[in-house]
Amino acid sequence: MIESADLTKPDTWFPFARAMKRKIIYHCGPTNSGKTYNALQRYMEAKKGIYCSPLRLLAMEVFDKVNALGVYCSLLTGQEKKHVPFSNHVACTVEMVSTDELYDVAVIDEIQMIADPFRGYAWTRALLGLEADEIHLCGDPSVLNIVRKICSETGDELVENHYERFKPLVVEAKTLLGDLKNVRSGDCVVAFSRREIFEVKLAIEKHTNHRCCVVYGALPPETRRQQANLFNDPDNDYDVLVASDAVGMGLNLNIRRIVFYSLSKYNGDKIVPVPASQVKQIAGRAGRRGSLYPDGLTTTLHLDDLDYLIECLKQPFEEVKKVGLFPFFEQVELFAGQLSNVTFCQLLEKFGENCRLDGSYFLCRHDHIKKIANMLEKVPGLSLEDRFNFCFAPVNIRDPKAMYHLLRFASSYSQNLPVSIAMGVPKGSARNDSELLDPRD
Ligand SMILES: Nc1ncnc2c1ncn2[C@@H]1O[C@H](COP(=O)(O)OP(=O)(O)OP(=O)(O)O)[C@@H](O)[C@H]1O
Ligand SMILES: [Mg+2]
Repeated sequence: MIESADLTKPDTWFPFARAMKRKIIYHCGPTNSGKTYNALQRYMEAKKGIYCSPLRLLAMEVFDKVNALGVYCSLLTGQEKKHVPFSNHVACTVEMVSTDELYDVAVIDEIQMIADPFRGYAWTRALLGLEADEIHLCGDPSVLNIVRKICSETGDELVENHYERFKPLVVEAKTLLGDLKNVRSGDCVVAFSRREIFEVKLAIEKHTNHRCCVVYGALPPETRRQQANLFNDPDNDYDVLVASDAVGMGLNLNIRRIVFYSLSKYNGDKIVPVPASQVKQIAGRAGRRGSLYPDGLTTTLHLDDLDYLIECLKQPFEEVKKVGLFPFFEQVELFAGQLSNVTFCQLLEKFGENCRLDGSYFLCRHDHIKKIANMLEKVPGLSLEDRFNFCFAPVNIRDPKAMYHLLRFASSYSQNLPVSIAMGVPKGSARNDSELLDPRD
Protein backbone atom coordinates (compact mmCIF):
# COMPACT_ATOMS: atom_id res chain seq x y z
CA MET A 1 0.00 0.00 0.00
CA ILE A 2 1.34 3.43 -0.93
CA GLU A 3 0.76 6.13 1.59
CA SER A 4 -0.58 9.25 -0.07
CA ALA A 5 1.38 12.47 -0.21
CA ASP A 6 -0.02 15.22 1.95
CA LEU A 7 -0.63 18.42 0.01
CA THR A 8 -3.21 19.80 2.41
CA LYS A 9 -2.85 23.17 4.13
CA PRO A 10 -0.44 24.74 1.63
CA ASP A 11 -0.65 27.99 3.59
CA THR A 12 1.54 26.32 6.24
CA TRP A 13 4.32 25.64 3.71
CA PHE A 14 5.59 29.20 4.03
CA PRO A 15 6.21 29.80 7.74
CA PHE A 16 8.11 33.07 7.22
CA ALA A 17 5.30 34.58 5.19
CA ARG A 18 2.85 33.35 7.84
CA ALA A 19 4.84 35.06 10.56
CA MET A 20 4.41 38.39 8.76
CA LYS A 21 1.46 40.71 8.95
CA ARG A 22 0.72 41.09 5.26
CA LYS A 23 -1.81 43.45 3.70
CA ILE A 24 -3.34 42.23 0.43
CA ILE A 25 -4.99 44.71 -1.93
CA TYR A 26 -7.13 43.16 -4.67
CA HIS A 27 -7.54 45.46 -7.71
CA CYS A 28 -10.59 43.88 -9.25
CA GLY A 29 -12.06 44.73 -12.64
CA PRO A 30 -12.22 44.11 -16.38
CA THR A 31 -9.43 44.80 -18.89
CA ASN A 32 -8.28 48.38 -19.44
CA SER A 33 -9.60 49.69 -16.14
CA GLY A 34 -6.36 50.88 -14.48
CA LYS A 35 -5.70 47.93 -12.14
CA THR A 36 -2.04 47.43 -12.97
CA TYR A 37 -1.48 51.19 -13.21
CA ASN A 38 -2.65 51.72 -9.64
CA ALA A 39 -0.71 48.74 -8.27
CA LEU A 40 2.43 50.02 -9.99
CA GLN A 41 2.06 53.43 -8.36
CA ARG A 42 2.54 51.80 -4.94
CA TYR A 43 5.28 49.55 -6.29
CA MET A 44 7.30 52.50 -7.56
CA GLU A 45 6.95 54.37 -4.25
CA ALA A 46 8.25 51.37 -2.29
CA LYS A 47 11.86 51.06 -1.15
CA LYS A 48 12.00 47.50 -2.46
CA GLY A 49 9.46 45.96 -4.79
CA ILE A 50 8.74 42.99 -6.98
CA TYR A 51 6.34 42.87 -9.93
CA CYS A 52 5.20 39.40 -11.08
CA SER A 53 3.94 39.11 -14.65
CA PRO A 54 2.10 36.38 -16.52
CA LEU A 55 4.03 37.10 -19.73
CA ARG A 56 7.64 37.90 -20.58
CA LEU A 57 6.59 40.78 -22.80
CA LEU A 58 4.57 42.34 -19.99
CA ALA A 59 7.49 41.99 -17.53
CA MET A 60 9.53 43.79 -20.18
CA GLU A 61 6.90 46.54 -20.57
CA VAL A 62 6.92 47.18 -16.82
CA PHE A 63 10.74 47.06 -16.70
CA ASP A 64 10.97 49.68 -19.49
CA LYS A 65 8.23 51.87 -18.06
CA VAL A 66 9.49 51.87 -14.47
CA ASN A 67 13.10 52.59 -15.48
CA ALA A 68 11.91 55.39 -17.78
CA LEU A 69 10.20 56.96 -14.77
CA GLY A 70 13.50 56.97 -12.88
CA VAL A 71 13.00 53.95 -10.60
CA TYR A 72 15.90 51.53 -11.14
CA CYS A 73 14.43 48.14 -11.91
CA SER A 74 15.93 44.81 -12.99
CA LEU A 75 14.34 42.24 -15.27
CA LEU A 76 14.13 38.52 -14.59
CA THR A 77 12.39 36.01 -16.83
CA GLY A 78 13.07 32.37 -17.69
CA GLN A 79 14.77 33.68 -20.78
CA GLU A 80 16.50 36.87 -19.83
CA LYS A 81 18.20 38.55 -16.88
CA LYS A 82 18.97 42.26 -16.91
CA HIS A 83 20.54 43.49 -13.74
CA VAL A 84 20.32 47.24 -13.36
CA PRO A 85 22.97 48.51 -10.91
CA PHE A 86 21.60 49.93 -7.66
CA SER A 87 18.11 48.63 -8.39
CA ASN A 88 15.84 47.64 -5.52
CA HIS A 89 12.99 46.77 -7.84
CA VAL A 90 12.54 43.78 -10.05
CA ALA A 91 10.03 42.93 -12.78
CA CYS A 92 9.85 39.17 -13.27
CA THR A 93 7.66 36.44 -14.68
CA VAL A 94 5.68 34.80 -11.90
CA GLU A 95 7.57 31.49 -12.11
CA MET A 96 10.79 33.35 -11.21
CA VAL A 97 9.55 34.80 -7.90
CA SER A 98 11.75 34.33 -4.88
CA THR A 99 9.90 33.55 -1.67
CA ASP A 100 13.08 34.00 0.39
CA GLU A 101 13.51 37.72 0.05
CA LEU A 102 11.77 40.51 1.91
CA TYR A 103 9.91 43.18 -0.05
CA ASP A 104 7.91 46.24 0.93
CA VAL A 105 5.53 45.94 -2.01
CA ALA A 106 4.80 43.04 -4.36
CA VAL A 107 2.44 43.09 -7.33
CA ILE A 108 0.98 39.83 -8.65
CA ASP A 109 -0.62 40.63 -11.99
CA GLU A 110 -3.46 38.69 -13.66
CA ILE A 111 -4.25 36.83 -10.44
CA GLN A 112 -7.09 34.89 -12.14
CA MET A 113 -4.31 32.83 -13.74
CA ILE A 114 -4.04 31.12 -10.33
CA ALA A 115 -6.67 28.74 -11.72
CA ASP A 116 -4.71 27.95 -14.89
CA PRO A 117 -4.49 24.15 -15.27
CA PHE A 118 -0.75 24.22 -16.08
CA ARG A 119 0.74 27.37 -14.58
CA GLY A 120 -1.65 28.12 -11.71
CA TYR A 121 0.73 26.81 -9.05
CA ALA A 122 3.15 29.70 -9.69
CA TRP A 123 0.49 32.26 -8.72
CA THR A 124 -0.50 30.19 -5.67
CA ARG A 125 3.13 30.04 -4.55
CA ALA A 126 3.50 33.80 -5.02
CA LEU A 127 0.28 34.55 -3.15
CA LEU A 128 0.99 32.21 -0.24
CA GLY A 129 4.75 32.62 -0.06
CA LEU A 130 5.77 36.18 -0.91
CA GLU A 131 7.38 37.91 2.02
CA ALA A 132 6.02 41.38 1.40
CA ASP A 133 4.31 43.83 3.72
CA GLU A 134 1.90 44.83 0.99
CA ILE A 135 0.80 42.60 -1.90
CA HIS A 136 -1.22 44.00 -4.78
CA LEU A 137 -3.25 41.51 -6.80
CA CYS A 138 -4.62 42.65 -10.17
CA GLY A 139 -7.24 40.65 -11.98
CA ASP A 140 -10.81 39.96 -12.92
CA PRO A 141 -13.49 39.07 -10.35
CA SER A 142 -13.44 35.31 -11.04
CA VAL A 143 -11.04 34.54 -8.21
CA LEU A 144 -12.18 37.18 -5.70
CA ASN A 145 -14.07 34.71 -3.53
CA ILE A 146 -11.34 32.13 -3.42
CA VAL A 147 -8.75 34.81 -2.61
CA ARG A 148 -11.01 35.90 0.26
CA LYS A 149 -11.00 32.32 1.50
CA ILE A 150 -7.23 31.95 1.18
CA CYS A 151 -6.67 35.22 3.03
CA SER A 152 -8.88 34.08 5.87
CA GLU A 153 -6.75 30.92 6.12
CA THR A 154 -3.45 32.80 6.03
CA GLY A 155 -4.70 35.53 8.36
CA ASP A 156 -3.73 38.28 5.90
CA GLU A 157 -5.75 41.50 5.80
CA LEU A 158 -7.64 41.89 2.50
CA VAL A 159 -8.69 45.19 0.94
CA GLU A 160 -10.80 45.18 -2.24
CA ASN A 161 -10.70 47.95 -4.86
CA HIS A 162 -13.22 47.67 -7.69
CA TYR A 163 -12.73 49.17 -11.16
CA GLU A 164 -14.78 49.83 -14.30
CA ARG A 165 -13.52 49.90 -17.89
CA PHE A 166 -12.33 53.35 -19.00
CA LYS A 167 -14.18 53.08 -22.33
CA PRO A 168 -16.49 50.35 -23.65
CA LEU A 169 -15.12 47.93 -26.22
CA VAL A 170 -17.14 48.07 -29.45
CA VAL A 171 -17.66 45.05 -31.71
CA GLU A 172 -17.58 45.85 -35.42
CA ALA A 173 -20.28 43.66 -36.94
CA LYS A 174 -19.04 44.20 -40.48
CA THR A 175 -15.90 42.07 -39.93
CA LEU A 176 -13.13 42.04 -42.54
CA LEU A 177 -15.37 39.94 -44.81
CA GLY A 178 -12.67 37.31 -45.11
CA ASP A 179 -10.31 39.70 -46.88
CA LEU A 180 -7.07 40.92 -45.30
CA LYS A 181 -7.13 43.85 -47.76
CA ASN A 182 -9.59 45.40 -45.31
CA VAL A 183 -7.02 45.89 -42.55
CA ARG A 184 -6.49 49.42 -41.37
CA SER A 185 -3.88 51.41 -39.53
CA GLY A 186 -3.78 50.44 -35.84
CA ASP A 187 -5.10 46.92 -36.42
CA CYS A 188 -3.70 43.97 -34.57
CA VAL A 189 -4.51 40.69 -36.30
CA VAL A 190 -4.37 37.83 -33.80
CA ALA A 191 -3.56 34.35 -35.06
CA PHE A 192 -2.64 31.30 -33.03
CA SER A 193 0.22 29.65 -34.91
CA ARG A 194 3.51 30.85 -36.27
CA ARG A 195 2.57 29.65 -39.75
CA GLU A 196 -0.64 31.70 -39.74
CA ILE A 197 1.15 34.75 -38.37
CA PHE A 198 3.53 34.76 -41.31
CA GLU A 199 0.84 34.03 -43.89
CA VAL A 200 -1.08 37.03 -42.58
CA LYS A 201 1.98 39.29 -42.58
CA LEU A 202 2.94 38.31 -46.12
CA ALA A 203 -0.62 38.69 -47.43
CA ILE A 204 -1.06 42.13 -45.88
CA GLU A 205 2.27 43.39 -47.16
CA LYS A 206 1.60 42.01 -50.62
CA HIS A 207 -1.94 43.28 -51.09
CA THR A 208 -1.95 46.56 -49.13
CA ASN A 209 0.40 49.45 -48.39
CA HIS A 210 0.62 48.58 -44.72
CA ARG A 211 3.81 47.30 -43.11
CA CYS A 212 3.48 44.69 -40.36
CA CYS A 213 5.30 43.97 -37.14
CA VAL A 214 5.01 40.50 -35.67
CA VAL A 215 5.04 39.36 -32.05
CA TYR A 216 4.88 35.77 -30.90
CA GLY A 217 6.28 33.81 -28.00
CA ALA A 218 9.22 32.06 -29.66
CA LEU A 219 10.82 35.29 -30.86
CA PRO A 220 13.99 36.19 -28.99
CA PRO A 221 13.41 38.92 -26.41
CA GLU A 222 15.23 41.70 -28.26
CA THR A 223 13.30 41.06 -31.46
CA ARG A 224 10.01 40.95 -29.60
CA ARG A 225 10.80 44.26 -27.90
CA GLN A 226 11.94 45.83 -31.17
CA GLN A 227 8.81 44.69 -33.04
CA ALA A 228 6.49 45.97 -30.29
CA ASN A 229 8.33 49.31 -30.18
CA LEU A 230 8.31 49.63 -33.96
CA PHE A 231 4.55 49.16 -33.97
CA ASN A 232 4.02 51.54 -31.04
CA ASP A 233 6.02 54.34 -32.63
CA PRO A 234 3.63 56.46 -34.74
CA ASP A 235 6.50 57.96 -36.79
CA ASN A 236 7.14 55.06 -39.13
CA ASP A 237 5.32 52.92 -41.73
CA TYR A 238 4.74 49.96 -39.42
CA ASP A 239 1.11 50.45 -38.53
CA VAL A 240 -0.26 46.90 -38.35
CA LEU A 241 0.64 44.24 -35.81
CA VAL A 242 0.25 40.51 -36.38
CA ALA A 243 0.52 38.66 -33.11
CA SER A 244 -0.15 35.49 -31.20
CA ASP A 245 -1.67 35.37 -27.72
CA ALA A 246 1.77 36.52 -26.48
CA VAL A 247 0.10 39.96 -26.50
CA GLY A 248 -2.97 38.60 -24.73
CA MET A 249 -2.62 39.89 -21.20
CA GLY A 250 -2.03 43.24 -19.59
CA LEU A 251 -0.04 44.84 -22.42
CA ASN A 252 -0.44 48.43 -23.48
CA LEU A 253 0.16 48.77 -27.22
CA ASN A 254 -1.14 51.34 -29.71
CA ILE A 255 -3.91 49.05 -30.94
CA ARG A 256 -7.11 50.54 -32.34
CA ARG A 257 -8.80 47.30 -33.33
CA ILE A 258 -8.24 43.63 -32.52
CA VAL A 259 -9.05 41.42 -35.50
CA PHE A 260 -9.26 37.70 -34.75
CA TYR A 261 -7.85 35.76 -37.67
CA SER A 262 -9.59 32.73 -36.22
CA LEU A 263 -11.08 31.77 -32.88
CA SER A 264 -9.73 28.27 -32.52
CA LYS A 265 -6.29 27.04 -31.64
CA TYR A 266 -4.18 23.95 -31.21
CA ASN A 267 -3.91 23.07 -27.53
CA GLY A 268 -1.03 20.63 -27.94
CA ASP A 269 -3.51 17.85 -28.57
CA LYS A 270 -6.29 19.04 -30.85
CA ILE A 271 -7.93 22.16 -32.31
CA VAL A 272 -10.28 23.77 -29.76
CA PRO A 273 -12.20 27.04 -29.55
CA VAL A 274 -10.23 29.76 -27.76
CA PRO A 275 -11.75 30.02 -24.27
CA ALA A 276 -14.01 33.01 -23.68
CA SER A 277 -11.84 34.40 -20.89
CA GLN A 278 -8.85 34.48 -23.24
CA VAL A 279 -10.85 36.07 -26.05
CA LYS A 280 -11.88 38.83 -23.64
CA GLN A 281 -8.31 39.39 -22.52
CA ILE A 282 -7.02 39.62 -26.08
CA ALA A 283 -9.85 41.88 -27.27
CA GLY A 284 -9.09 44.06 -24.25
CA ARG A 285 -5.78 45.09 -25.86
CA ALA A 286 -7.67 47.49 -28.15
CA GLY A 287 -8.23 51.11 -27.17
CA ARG A 288 -5.97 51.43 -24.15
CA ARG A 289 -6.14 54.63 -22.14
CA GLY A 290 -3.25 56.93 -22.97
CA SER A 291 -2.57 55.20 -26.30
CA LEU A 292 -3.06 56.72 -29.77
CA TYR A 293 -6.48 55.09 -29.87
CA PRO A 294 -8.42 55.37 -26.60
CA ASP A 295 -11.57 53.94 -28.26
CA GLY A 296 -11.29 50.18 -28.70
CA LEU A 297 -12.79 48.07 -31.45
CA THR A 298 -12.77 44.36 -32.08
CA THR A 299 -13.91 42.09 -34.90
CA THR A 300 -13.10 38.91 -36.79
CA LEU A 301 -11.66 38.22 -40.22
CA HIS A 302 -14.52 35.91 -41.16
CA LEU A 303 -18.21 36.56 -40.67
CA ASP A 304 -18.65 32.98 -39.40
CA ASP A 305 -16.62 33.73 -36.28
CA LEU A 306 -18.47 36.89 -35.30
CA ASP A 307 -21.19 35.24 -33.21
CA TYR A 308 -18.64 33.37 -31.13
CA LEU A 309 -16.73 36.62 -30.50
CA ILE A 310 -19.90 38.39 -29.36
CA GLU A 311 -20.85 35.45 -27.17
CA CYS A 312 -17.40 35.41 -25.51
CA LEU A 313 -17.48 39.14 -24.77
CA LYS A 314 -20.93 38.84 -23.21
CA GLN A 315 -20.05 35.96 -20.94
CA PRO A 316 -19.90 36.91 -17.28
CA PHE A 317 -16.83 35.98 -15.25
CA GLU A 318 -17.25 32.49 -13.95
CA GLU A 319 -16.40 32.01 -10.31
CA VAL A 320 -13.34 29.86 -9.73
CA LYS A 321 -13.62 27.16 -7.08
CA LYS A 322 -10.09 25.75 -7.05
CA VAL A 323 -6.58 27.08 -7.56
CA GLY A 324 -3.47 25.28 -8.83
CA LEU A 325 -0.80 23.67 -6.73
CA PHE A 326 2.45 21.81 -7.31
CA PRO A 327 4.61 20.12 -4.66
CA PHE A 328 8.07 21.20 -3.56
CA PHE A 329 10.93 18.85 -4.24
CA GLU A 330 11.02 17.75 -0.58
CA GLN A 331 7.42 16.55 -0.80
CA VAL A 332 8.17 14.48 -3.90
CA GLU A 333 11.31 13.11 -2.25
CA LEU A 334 9.40 12.03 0.84
CA PHE A 335 6.88 10.21 -1.34
CA ALA A 336 9.65 8.64 -3.47
CA GLY A 337 11.00 6.92 -0.34
CA GLN A 338 8.12 4.43 -0.60
CA LEU A 339 8.81 3.38 -4.18
CA SER A 340 11.71 1.62 -5.75
CA ASN A 341 12.62 0.92 -9.37
CA VAL A 342 10.43 3.59 -10.90
CA THR A 343 11.45 6.22 -13.39
CA PHE A 344 11.09 9.84 -12.38
CA CYS A 345 8.18 10.16 -14.75
CA GLN A 346 6.40 7.18 -13.18
CA LEU A 347 7.12 8.67 -9.78
CA LEU A 348 5.38 11.91 -10.79
CA GLU A 349 2.45 9.93 -12.12
CA LYS A 350 2.11 7.95 -8.88
CA PHE A 351 2.42 11.16 -6.93
CA GLY A 352 -0.45 12.64 -8.93
CA GLU A 353 -2.64 9.61 -8.29
CA ASN A 354 -1.85 9.49 -4.59
CA CYS A 355 -1.92 12.97 -3.19
CA ARG A 356 -4.38 14.50 -0.80
CA LEU A 357 -5.54 18.05 -1.46
CA ASP A 358 -7.82 20.51 0.31
CA GLY A 359 -11.07 21.36 -1.44
CA SER A 360 -9.81 24.70 -2.76
CA TYR A 361 -6.80 23.26 -4.60
CA PHE A 362 -6.07 21.06 -7.60
CA LEU A 363 -2.79 19.53 -8.70
CA CYS A 364 -1.53 21.34 -11.80
CA ARG A 365 -1.17 19.37 -15.00
CA HIS A 366 2.41 18.38 -15.54
CA ASP A 367 2.47 16.72 -18.96
CA HIS A 368 5.27 19.04 -20.09
CA ILE A 369 7.33 18.20 -17.00
CA LYS A 370 6.87 14.50 -17.68
CA LYS A 371 8.07 14.99 -21.22
CA ILE A 372 11.36 16.43 -19.97
CA ALA A 373 11.56 13.74 -17.27
CA ASN A 374 11.26 11.07 -19.95
CA MET A 375 13.95 12.62 -22.08
CA LEU A 376 16.34 12.86 -19.13
CA GLU A 377 15.76 9.20 -18.26
CA LYS A 378 18.67 8.37 -20.58
CA VAL A 379 21.01 10.52 -18.52
CA PRO A 380 22.44 8.40 -15.72
CA GLY A 381 23.83 9.87 -12.55
CA LEU A 382 21.34 12.67 -11.99
CA SER A 383 19.98 12.90 -8.47
CA LEU A 384 16.25 13.08 -7.92
CA GLU A 385 16.61 16.74 -7.04
CA ASP A 386 18.55 17.46 -10.25
CA ARG A 387 15.84 15.77 -12.27
CA PHE A 388 13.14 17.75 -10.50
CA ASN A 389 14.97 21.02 -11.14
CA PHE A 390 15.74 20.30 -14.77
CA CYS A 391 12.07 19.53 -15.33
CA PHE A 392 11.29 23.16 -14.52
CA ALA A 393 13.82 24.57 -16.96
CA PRO A 394 12.01 27.21 -19.02
CA VAL A 395 12.39 25.43 -22.36
CA ASN A 396 9.75 25.14 -25.01
CA ILE A 397 9.14 21.40 -25.16
CA ARG A 398 7.84 21.70 -28.70
CA ASP A 399 11.18 23.06 -29.88
CA PRO A 400 13.42 20.05 -30.65
CA LYS A 401 16.58 22.17 -30.67
CA ALA A 402 15.87 23.58 -27.22
CA MET A 403 15.14 20.08 -25.91
CA TYR A 404 18.38 18.79 -27.43
CA HIS A 405 20.40 21.48 -25.70
CA LEU A 406 18.71 20.80 -22.39
CA LEU A 407 19.66 17.14 -22.77
CA ARG A 408 23.28 18.05 -23.54
CA PHE A 409 23.37 20.46 -20.63
CA ALA A 410 22.02 17.83 -18.22
CA SER A 411 24.44 15.18 -19.55
CA SER A 412 27.51 17.38 -19.06
CA TYR A 413 26.25 18.42 -15.66
CA SER A 414 25.74 14.81 -14.58
CA GLN A 415 29.35 14.01 -15.52
CA ASN A 416 30.66 17.06 -13.69
CA LEU A 417 31.85 18.52 -16.99
CA PRO A 418 31.71 22.24 -17.68
CA VAL A 419 28.30 23.10 -19.06
CA SER A 420 27.65 25.64 -21.75
CA ILE A 421 24.67 26.62 -23.79
CA ALA A 422 25.64 26.48 -27.44
CA MET A 423 22.25 27.75 -28.48
CA GLY A 424 22.77 31.37 -27.35
CA VAL A 425 19.92 33.82 -27.73
CA PRO A 426 20.73 36.25 -30.57
CA LYS A 427 22.05 39.54 -29.20
CA GLY A 428 20.55 41.77 -31.84
CA SER A 429 17.01 41.80 -33.15
CA ALA A 430 15.96 40.17 -36.42
CA ARG A 431 17.10 42.02 -39.54
CA ASN A 432 14.80 40.50 -42.13
CA ASP A 433 11.72 38.34 -42.64
CA SER A 434 13.60 35.05 -42.67
CA GLU A 435 15.22 35.83 -39.32
CA LEU A 436 11.81 36.75 -37.99
CA LEU A 437 10.32 33.55 -39.32
CA ASP A 438 12.87 31.23 -37.80
CA PRO A 439 14.71 33.21 -35.20
CA ARG A 440 16.99 30.40 -34.13
CA ASP A 441 18.54 29.54 -37.47
N1 LIG B 1 -4.96 57.19 -13.52
C1 LIG B 1 -4.33 57.04 -14.69
N2 LIG B 1 -3.67 58.06 -15.26
C2 LIG B 1 -3.04 57.91 -16.44
N3 LIG B 1 -3.01 56.77 -17.14
C3 LIG B 1 -3.65 55.73 -16.63
C4 LIG B 1 -4.34 55.81 -15.38
N4 LIG B 1 -4.87 54.60 -15.12
C5 LIG B 1 -4.52 53.82 -16.16
N5 LIG B 1 -3.80 54.49 -17.06
C6 LIG B 1 -3.27 53.95 -18.31
O1 LIG B 1 -4.30 53.20 -18.94
C7 LIG B 1 -3.78 52.04 -19.55
C8 LIG B 1 -4.53 50.80 -19.02
O2 LIG B 1 -4.32 50.68 -17.63
P1 LIG B 1 -3.86 49.33 -16.96
O3 LIG B 1 -2.75 48.72 -17.71
O4 LIG B 1 -3.65 49.60 -15.51
O5 LIG B 1 -5.19 48.47 -17.16
P2 LIG B 1 -5.59 47.08 -16.50
O6 LIG B 1 -6.87 47.27 -15.76
O7 LIG B 1 -4.44 46.54 -15.75
O8 LIG B 1 -5.90 46.21 -17.80
P3 LIG B 1 -5.59 44.65 -18.11
O9 LIG B 1 -6.66 43.87 -17.40
O10 LIG B 1 -5.72 44.56 -19.58
O11 LIG B 1 -4.25 44.35 -17.59
C9 LIG B 1 -2.29 52.01 -19.23
O12 LIG B 1 -1.55 52.48 -20.33
C10 LIG B 1 -2.17 52.94 -18.05
O13 LIG B 1 -0.89 53.53 -17.98
MG1 LIG C 1 -3.18 44.93 -16.11
